[in-house]
Amino acid sequence: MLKAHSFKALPAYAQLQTHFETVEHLHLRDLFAADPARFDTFSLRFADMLVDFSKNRITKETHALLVQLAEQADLKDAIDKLFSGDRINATEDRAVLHIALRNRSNTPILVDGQDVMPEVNEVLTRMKGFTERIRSGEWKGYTGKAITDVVNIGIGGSDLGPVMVTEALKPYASDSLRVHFVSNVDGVHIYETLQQVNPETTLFLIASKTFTTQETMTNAGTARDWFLQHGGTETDIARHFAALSTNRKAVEAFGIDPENMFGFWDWVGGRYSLWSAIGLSIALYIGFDNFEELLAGAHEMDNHFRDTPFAENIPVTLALLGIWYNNFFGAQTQAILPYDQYLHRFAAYFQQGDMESNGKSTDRNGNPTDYQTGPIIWGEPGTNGQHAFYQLIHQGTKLIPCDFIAPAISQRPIGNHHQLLLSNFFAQTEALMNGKSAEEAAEELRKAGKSDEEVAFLTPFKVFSGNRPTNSIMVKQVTPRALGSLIAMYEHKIFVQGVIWNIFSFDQWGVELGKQLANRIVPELADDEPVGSHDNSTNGLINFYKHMRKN
Ligand SMILES: O=P(O)(O)OC[C@H]1O[C@H](O)[C@H](O)[C@@H](O)[C@@H]1O
Repeated sequence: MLKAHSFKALPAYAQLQTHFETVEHLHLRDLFAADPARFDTFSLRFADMLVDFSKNRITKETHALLVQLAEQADLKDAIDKLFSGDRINATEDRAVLHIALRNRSNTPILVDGQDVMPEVNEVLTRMKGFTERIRSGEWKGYTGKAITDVVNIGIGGSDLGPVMVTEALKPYASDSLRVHFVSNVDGVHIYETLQQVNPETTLFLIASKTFTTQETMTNAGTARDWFLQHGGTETDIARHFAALSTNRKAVEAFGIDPENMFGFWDWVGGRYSLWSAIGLSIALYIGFDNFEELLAGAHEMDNHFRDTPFAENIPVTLALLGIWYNNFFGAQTQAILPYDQYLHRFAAYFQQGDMESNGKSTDRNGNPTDYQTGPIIWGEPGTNGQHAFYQLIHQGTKLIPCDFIAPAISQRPIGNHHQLLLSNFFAQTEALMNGKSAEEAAEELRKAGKSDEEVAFLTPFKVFSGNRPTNSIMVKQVTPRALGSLIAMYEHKIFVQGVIWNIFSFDQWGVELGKQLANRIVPELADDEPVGSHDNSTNGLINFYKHMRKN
């Protein structure tokens, strides 16, 4: 169990509040001018990764106070508990052990006195064998042909991770195996996917921790019906359906051969499950060796996180900076901006990772928080984002801390594309930091031949206040190993913030109410009778729908 505390009663919180008043008006431009070694002071290295956090509105004192905040929140104890299988997910009475799934050192990790590693290794071994049989073509479909398409049916944590990672690591994929992902209960999603595949050569992975999720079970049923209508028989299902789940009974009830079930455990949170059997689509797509590299990269980051003093600890540093903007500057959001097209689902992945973990307003004592917790996470890959929403980041009224992420080496070196891409990556954080003063703007206009009148009119619109904070995170290349480290880095950042905010990061009660109400509405939609059991608006909407579909 994590110790509870009162976030705002931590002594460093009050000190940071006072300190904030001295920092709030400092401009990054001046901070850089005053300290030629600012980059060295505020950047961290890990393997082939560089995290430059010097373009943040902090001084050495800010950093020191933030580290104290972490210490006073007993972060050390929380990290020990995370890594030792303590039941830190108290409201679900579960341990939180995604770190065990990638524990390549294979040191024992105990839950209730029982080492979980043998089970973890056993599932990995089965995944490896299965992956190799599918990829080599040894595994045959019901007409004797090799598998060419894998359709992962899952949603939330049983979809977003595999989608993001298979997209990110496309250059490592086998040419002979395609992956598809069906998540939405909107029939359009499964329809469009089934259009692209052949039942003789398709493997469906039904990915659901609980094996009860409405969307996934509905899509899985539709896939099975389609398979049976297109030549497959009940006995052929064993060659074409596998389950990734913790719920053996429900898997069997669905009719999937237990031989084709890859299990995991209640101590794997859905949004932390890509390292488990839920990652089978990843392993099939990029090969098991590459999947192991992904695990190894995450394990390296786990070790860094567990063993590095807070001041040099990358996830801790990112978490503290986030708290600085969230709780002192009043920033509402955090942008994640990868300058790598293959990482185009990275921000979407961490929307669940972060917002489902820390979007909470009840603290660990059961009291409402009187401070802000998890930020809104959003982002698109550069340079597309630049042509969409960067206007607001540069000149809008909102403070938006941004993480810029880029590889030094492109997976697809073509002409000078990567240099152009990276020139934007470097220029954006420089522009956000420096801005452009009225004098500079006016000078530029004059040089462009504008009249005095035009200069006077246009200058205010051409001013950039700057002082907009960014982190720049560079890796050598987005290899499976580097990606594993990057994902684990953000996972631990989220954990640290949850610990300090005194909330429970590993439950998700907030997704239940909508599900409950939808289940109540489903039978009401079966006939055309008007409903009157809801509030006026909901009745009106349902009745409009019934009217429209009938006429
Ligand atoms: O894997 P499943 O049990 O099907 O759950 C899928 C998703 O369901 C809910 O939306 C939960 O809030 C998510 O955390 C979970 O990832």
